[in-house]
Amino acid sequence: MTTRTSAIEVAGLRKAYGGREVVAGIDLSIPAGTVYALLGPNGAGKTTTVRVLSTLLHADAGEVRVAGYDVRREADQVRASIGVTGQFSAVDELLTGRENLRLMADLGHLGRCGAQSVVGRLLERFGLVEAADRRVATYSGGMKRRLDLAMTLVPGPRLIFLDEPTTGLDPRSRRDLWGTVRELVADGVTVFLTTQYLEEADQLADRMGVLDGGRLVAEGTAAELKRLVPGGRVELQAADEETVAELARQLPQAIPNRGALTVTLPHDGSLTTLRRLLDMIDGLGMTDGADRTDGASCVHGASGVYGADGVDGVGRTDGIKTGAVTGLAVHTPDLDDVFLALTGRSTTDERASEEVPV
Ligand SMILES: Nc1ncnc2c1ncn2[C@@H]1O[C@H](COP(=O)(O)OP(=O)(O)OP(=O)(O)O)[C@@H](O)[C@H]1O
Repeated sequence: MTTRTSAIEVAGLRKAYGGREVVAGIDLSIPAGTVYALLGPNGAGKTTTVRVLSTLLHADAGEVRVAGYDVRREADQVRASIGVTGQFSAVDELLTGRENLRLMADLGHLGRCGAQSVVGRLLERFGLVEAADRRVATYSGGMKRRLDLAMTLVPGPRLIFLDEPTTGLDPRSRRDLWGTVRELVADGVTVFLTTQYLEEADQLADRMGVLDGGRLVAEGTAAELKRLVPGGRVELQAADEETVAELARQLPQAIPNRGALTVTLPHDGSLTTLRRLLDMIDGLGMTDGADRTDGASCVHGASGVYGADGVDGVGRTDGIKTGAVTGLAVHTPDLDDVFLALTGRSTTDERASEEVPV
């Protein structure tokens, strides 16, 4: 087992403006090579945190180490190790894409050959080869954002800060950028991302923190955060009313719906509980030795169905016959539910959904 080095270590970070604390004691520990998303409503303190971590702003208190260096005492080393893409693009619209990249390479003293090869590689990677010699003023929003990110990558940073990287982009451009971020991560780059888009965090982040009023009110993987809020459930689809009645009798806490031929059970989102439920259903059929479709795949989301072939072969004890349970859907709270529960606010973004493999 390899030990992962830490890319970002923050302890007790505080920052106030005019006596009002906007970052009120944050602790973070982010392993290298991972994606961390800082979520939060407007004014939560996300940008302030990024500015401190990227040496652009001094904290009032706290210890912050980035790429192994102290942001205050070793700011130059931190700057040499990171890339920052802010909410507002750093590209020069009067220059071409190639010229913008070349400028970054010159600032980084890459030398003529080095610059040429880096610029060429980045233009290719970001799908900007054809547009390379056009003025950036003619680029679409998505192209500008890709160029901005490409410019950040010219010096080859191992850690990048993306402050709301897809704000204002259309869904397709957003997905394209997510693809690019995933490629960077596959190359071992650490990504610290702030976003108001829950789906973005869900798609990209290994772990995320929810910031509200300058405090981290929750931290974990998307699945862990979703487990924090109640509302998860499993819905069994039955073949007929008798099965509904029998399932409701056999399974604790089951709520039958005879009209829809379903039985709903509370579910905490964990695989262990789901497995226990499946075993219970399986157990109902043990007396006549009916076979169960083992390894049935679980596909779910807001309305996904578990076991497209049916959780077949659920046999019978008292009235449950083979094949009487025809499907199983797992509903977990989405990140929007989590966000609402934790911050008292919803987001305007599309709702996120998660697939839980069994
Ligand atoms: N230079 C400043 N002077 C005074 N107040 C500031 C300054 N910069 C930020 N603030 C305030 O600090 C709070 C946190 O701002 P910050 O930009 O960090 O939030 P955010 O979570 O990034 O929000 P957004 O999503 O809107 O960018 C806000 O209330 C903001 O008005």
